Amino acid sequence: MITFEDVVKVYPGGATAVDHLSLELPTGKITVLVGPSGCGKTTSLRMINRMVTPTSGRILVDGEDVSRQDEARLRRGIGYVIQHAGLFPHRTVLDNVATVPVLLGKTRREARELALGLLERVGLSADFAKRYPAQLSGGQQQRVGVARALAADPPIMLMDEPFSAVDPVVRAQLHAEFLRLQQDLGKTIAMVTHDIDEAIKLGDHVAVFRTGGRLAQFATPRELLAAPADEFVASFVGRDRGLRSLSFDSAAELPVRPVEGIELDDSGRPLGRPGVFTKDDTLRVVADLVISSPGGVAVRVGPDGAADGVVSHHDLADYLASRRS
Ligand SMILES: Nc1ncnc2c1ncn2[C@@H]1O[C@H](COP(=O)(O)OP(=O)(O)OP(=O)(O)O)[C@@H](O)[C@H]1O
Repeated sequence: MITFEDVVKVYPGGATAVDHLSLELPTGKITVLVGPSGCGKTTSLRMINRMVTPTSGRILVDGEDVSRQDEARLRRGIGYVIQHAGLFPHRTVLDNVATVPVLLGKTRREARELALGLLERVGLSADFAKRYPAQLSGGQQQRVGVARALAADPPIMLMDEPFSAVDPVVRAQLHAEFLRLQQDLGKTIAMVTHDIDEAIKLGDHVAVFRTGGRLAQFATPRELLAAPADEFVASFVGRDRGLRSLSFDSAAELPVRPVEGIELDDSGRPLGRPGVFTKDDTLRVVADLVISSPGGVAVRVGPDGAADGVVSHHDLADYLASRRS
């Protein structure tokens, strides 16, 4: 766990960058720090690994004050990933990842084997290992940056806008891969972004900052959408939060009607292309289907693809209303 205890940072000659921040980032979870430009997100992140020193207050990692720890030892346990990956331009991809393990005492051979394995985990085949960073796309460079940060197997990862330098399609891919990786690794992650959608998608918890370095709300994405603490958070979170909050609700309990009026093939699969969903989908998927399908209905299918129920937009509205009461 990473704990901020009443932390203040005032830069020399500057305004207050972080104002009395108290926050707990749970072990093994992703906590996203989000807010408008200049609200102190990066400063907060960098105080964790002592790249920035607080003016007052304390930061603890697993109960130990970071300011009392040996700086080199502290940083070995904390991976750091930044926007544009920050790779060494004159080293190959493989050596970018293998450098830290060598510094930690592994032989070159061990380090290279480890690096190859990590590159594979972030979705880069061995073909990329011999290239130089400039010969990679932005998204590939970000992957190398993540592999490099993981090379020392640190329990904590600090990530500063790690996915912002790539286009939306690549970003969505990186998000999915990142969440899959984190499911396996269970690192304690602090991530900075200015993108609330990214925060809601990736965060187990989200800390919303307001200008002046003050914490506006610390909550799960679901709570943030359902109950923003004030006007600032509500407007920062955005307008369609009711619809977006449905993406945290499973469609498993949604009642369905018997299948009628839908053309099926011999195996009971819907013919044509009606909107179909499964019990594993979210209510947001169902809402989108009933809104966009011409007949205003969505068809639920089982694991074999056979239709086992239909839902109209009235059914969905009734279900949402019944949950509220
Ligand atoms: N080294 C520094 N010296 C003086 N002021 C600084 C320094 N670094 C940051 N600041 C100021 O501290 C405040 C917080 O900056 P910080 O980079 O932490 O914000 P941020 O939320 O990460 O912003 P962004 O999203 O734009 O990166 C800003 O007003 C910034 O100008």
